[in-house]
Amino acid sequence: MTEARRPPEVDRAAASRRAVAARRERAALKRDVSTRVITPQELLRRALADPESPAGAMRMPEFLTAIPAIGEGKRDRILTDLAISPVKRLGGLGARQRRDLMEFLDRRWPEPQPRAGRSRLVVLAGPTAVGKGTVAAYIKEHHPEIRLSVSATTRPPRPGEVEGEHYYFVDDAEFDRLVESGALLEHATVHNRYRYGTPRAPLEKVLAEGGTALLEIDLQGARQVRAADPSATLVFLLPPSWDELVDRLVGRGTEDAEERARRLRTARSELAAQNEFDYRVVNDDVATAAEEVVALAR
Ligand SMILES: Nc1nc2c(ncn2[C@@H]2O[C@H](COP(=O)(O)OP(=O)(O)O)[C@@H](O)[C@H]2O)c(=O)[nH]1
Ligand SMILES: Nc1ncnc2c1ncn2[C@@H]1O[C@H](COP(=O)(O)OP(=O)(O)O)[C@@H](O)[C@H]1O
Repeated sequence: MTEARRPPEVDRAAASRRAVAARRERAALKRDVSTRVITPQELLRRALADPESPAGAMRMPEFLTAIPAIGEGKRDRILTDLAISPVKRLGGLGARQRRDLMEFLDRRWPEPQPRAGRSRLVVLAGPTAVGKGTVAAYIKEHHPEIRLSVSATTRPPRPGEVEGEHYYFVDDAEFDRLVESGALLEHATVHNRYRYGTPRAPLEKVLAEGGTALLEIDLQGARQVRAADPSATLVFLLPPSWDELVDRLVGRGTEDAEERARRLRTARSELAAQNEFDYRVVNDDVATAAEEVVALAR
């Protein structure tokens, strides 16, 4: 059947399927903003770049209430202050409205700015299952000159893990001794279970020789490194979207449903800490993300 002769109910069914898909895409985008996987400014930039995209089709009230800390009352005040009608779509904003909205967002939720003069001590952190281990493994394989720190942990080795290569596997008493003797630059209990820590001596050696050291550690550890060495380079790895983060966690298949739910709650609070970092890198494609981290490490 040709396009012209298709009965109207077929067109209507197709249109309704498209409307459902568009609503779903807008809901996913709102989730990305509310979980801080993307900044409101990023969503606005996407809408302005392509007014026909799901971001461009989003109405102002939907957009504003997706931003953490904006409820319905604040939303209406903001619309009045910016003199933007609630029926406006992001893609249809006029030049003045775009500028005023962007300035408002920058004032209220400044995006993190790279900090100059960073050292060669590089920390890679980010929410669970974003791909920290995968990106770190890629860097280790393709850029062996960047030395990946080997942590001590009380977690038992998994099949195939090699002592001294993946971790130093120690018991609780030995971990206590490492902490008490000051042998660890930082240490933390991760996911409420096992303890992990970064041995200080190998790091100091790499840095003293002018090398670059990469630490793949959790957020608590990243904060301790920042406190110990304010010039450390802190890189936050972001997923391309919240839904993709959930898919990666499920796809990895290493946690049961209850543990996954717990980790996703932690992930939300970790994403809220991304402004403490010097740089943010989106892990869409592993090689691209890894090369970005390497470029920052240099
Ligand atoms: N603070 C801190 N966290 C670490 C250290 N080593 C690894 N981690 C974190 O511990 C978590 C668990 O790592 P791992 O046991 O390899 O399990 P998986 O990431 O769930 O496969 C990850 O989030 C790592 O970033 C460390 O030395 N210090
Ligand atoms: N860029 C990517 N694209 C698709 N899948 C990825 C990507 N990076 C990592 N993954 C997958 O996501 C899952 C979580 O990655 P992992 O490195 O274990 O995360 P983390 O160390 O941050 O907990 C793994 O199954 C991994 O293969």
